[in-house]
Amino acid sequence: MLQPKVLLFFFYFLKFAGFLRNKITFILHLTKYHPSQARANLKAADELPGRIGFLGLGIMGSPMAQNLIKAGCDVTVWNRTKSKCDALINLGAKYKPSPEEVAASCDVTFAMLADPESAIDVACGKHGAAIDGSTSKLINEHIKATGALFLEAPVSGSKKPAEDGQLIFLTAGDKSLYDTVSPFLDIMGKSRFYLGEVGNGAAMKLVVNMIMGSMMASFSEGLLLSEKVGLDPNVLVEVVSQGAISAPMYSLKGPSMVKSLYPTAFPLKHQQKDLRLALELAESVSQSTPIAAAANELYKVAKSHGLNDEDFSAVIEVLKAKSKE
Ligand SMILES: NC(=O)C1=CN([C@@H]2O[C@H](COP(=O)(O)OP(=O)(O)OC[C@H]3O[C@@H](n4cnc5c(N)ncnc54)[C@H](OP(=O)(O)O)[C@@H]3O)[C@@H](O)[C@H]2O)C=CC1
Ligand SMILES: O=CC(=O)O
Repeated sequence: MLQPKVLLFFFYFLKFAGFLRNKITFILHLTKYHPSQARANLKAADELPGRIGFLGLGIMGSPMAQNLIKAGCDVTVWNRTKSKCDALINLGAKYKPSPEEVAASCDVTFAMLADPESAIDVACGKHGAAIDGSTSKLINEHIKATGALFLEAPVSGSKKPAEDGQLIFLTAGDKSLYDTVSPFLDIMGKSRFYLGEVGNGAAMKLVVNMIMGSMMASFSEGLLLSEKVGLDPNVLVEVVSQGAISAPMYSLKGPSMVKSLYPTAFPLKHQQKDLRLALELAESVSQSTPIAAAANELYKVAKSHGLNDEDFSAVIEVLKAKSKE
């Protein structure tokens, strides 16, 4: 077994850990995404960005890794389904056949994986990058004990923000690692929050996505009701977009939803996973969340209707089916 220079683990969004070589320092903190500017700045600083590992090249991971490559970083990738590495390899990424080998050959490794189970598989499996722990806090302790560093960093923002380098990072854990890797976060995102102890990043993400899941369910009800009473749902989308309840999500997804189209940006199965985890979080502190619980039921039914891999806006289909019952 290779001795990893970097141990890492990723809870259910994105986390990373790094054992950074002393000689590598990151001088520049890029505040806005601009690949060519980022590249120029890195060169101007006369600093190699170090070896970056990236595990998990799904809807989010692939464009995030791509932005790092475009910014001039030396990126090594791995994905369970190897074919998803091809586009990145063509852009200049290196490939290693296991998470363990990526972590062993890189200074900092990022992962963007589906859920807690996949993160555990990747981190703790036979060729995983880390070897212990099933929760973020346990893993943090484990990684610290090895001498490596750990930061959790779930992201807010979907496929398009990932492509545009406009994600919002919700980080928690090792502050020195946060400071060190901030330039990478600034390549992939537009803002970042440091939230203190490990667990707080995940908690923030779950609260945000709990709100989002309920918003989408409520919006779906509104679209269908408007149509049923003879209004044009496209006009509803326009009215909503101009008022106090406007949200980019409604303007972006509303027109497609009216046409019963759900091009996947945020898979419905992941929205339901986040609601489930948010409800568990709420229960752990005896917080009542009846709206989120009702929304969760709708997403569960949507999954049973085979809508797992559709965009989460496809939850409207469940309400359509109910109104035909
Ligand atoms: N899409 C979005 O809008 C956003 C998603 N997120 C979160 O980010 C994470 C990733 O999302 P997204 O990219 O959309 O998801 P995808 O479903 O597109 O990608 C999931 C990734 O996890 C990998 N994976 C799944 N199961 C395993 C396993 N058992 N072992 C190893 N690898 C596995 C997949 O590999 P393979 O290719 O082999 O299937 C793939 O690389 C999720 O937790 C999601 O909730 C956060 C913000 C926005
Ligand atoms: O997790 C999804 C998002 O849009 O953020």
